[in-house]
Amino acid sequence: MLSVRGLVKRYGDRTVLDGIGLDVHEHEVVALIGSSGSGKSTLLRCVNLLEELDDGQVLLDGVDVSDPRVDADVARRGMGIVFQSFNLFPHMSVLDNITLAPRVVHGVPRADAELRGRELLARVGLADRAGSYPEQLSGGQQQRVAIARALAYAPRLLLLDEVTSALDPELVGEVLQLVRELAAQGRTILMATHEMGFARQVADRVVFLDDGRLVESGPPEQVLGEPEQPRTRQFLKRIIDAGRL
Ligand SMILES: Nc1ncnc2c1ncn2[C@@H]1O[C@H](COP(=O)(O)OP(=O)(O)OP(=O)(O)O)[C@@H](O)[C@H]1O
Repeated sequence: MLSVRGLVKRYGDRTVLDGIGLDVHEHEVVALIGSSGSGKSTLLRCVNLLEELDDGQVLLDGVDVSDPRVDADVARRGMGIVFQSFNLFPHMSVLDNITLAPRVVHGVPRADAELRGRELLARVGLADRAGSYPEQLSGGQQQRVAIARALAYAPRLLLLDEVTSALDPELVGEVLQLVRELAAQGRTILMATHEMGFARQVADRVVFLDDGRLVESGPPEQVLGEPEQPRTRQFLKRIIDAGRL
């Protein structure tokens, strides 16, 4: 479904992604792991066409959506993205947060957008919070709203960027449980995560990035259990030493 080919991204003279090639198949859950600064978020932002590529391509269902002639807004409708810091509009109700883009950007009538918005809120376990404002919700609830918002266009691909990093530890579980449910429903997910245990449980494939390069990719039991590459082993040693595997 998603095919990233030879992706290069630079900031100034710093190469942040250096020739990334990655395929994500329909119904697959792929976890991106790697040290802070290895390029995980940048890769998700490039896939979502939030960044200009310096080289390479992003293909969605065989269509080169990174081609400048393709309307990025249309291409983006096939993908939902959730950021680590929720990015909800503080002055809008939960329901308005979810329905804003469908209504304003895509002209969906308010009644239809709200019907769909309420369905999505029910799906993330927040049916009774449609009229609440973000500040009235816990971080975990806000992140579940952000996930509902990302599902608004029934995206074929869900991009999750460290969706639990900004949460208090006791709120991490509820968001991971929601991601687990989405994975069990057969959604196609590409997610950056620091939660190794979660990656091991939920991902079909784990991809290790180091300094902008894709070093190793394979089933979680291989990459996290018997890594082939020395750099993956070093990374995992640090994780194990920190007690986070
Ligand atoms: N807008 C930007 N301008 C300049 N440099 C950037 C920008 N965004 C990211 N970078 C740099 O690109 C590199 C990769 O960053 P990125 O956020 O993709 O890493 P990451 O693996 O997601 O890290 P983390 O796990 O801490 O979120 C870092 O060195 C970062 O400082």
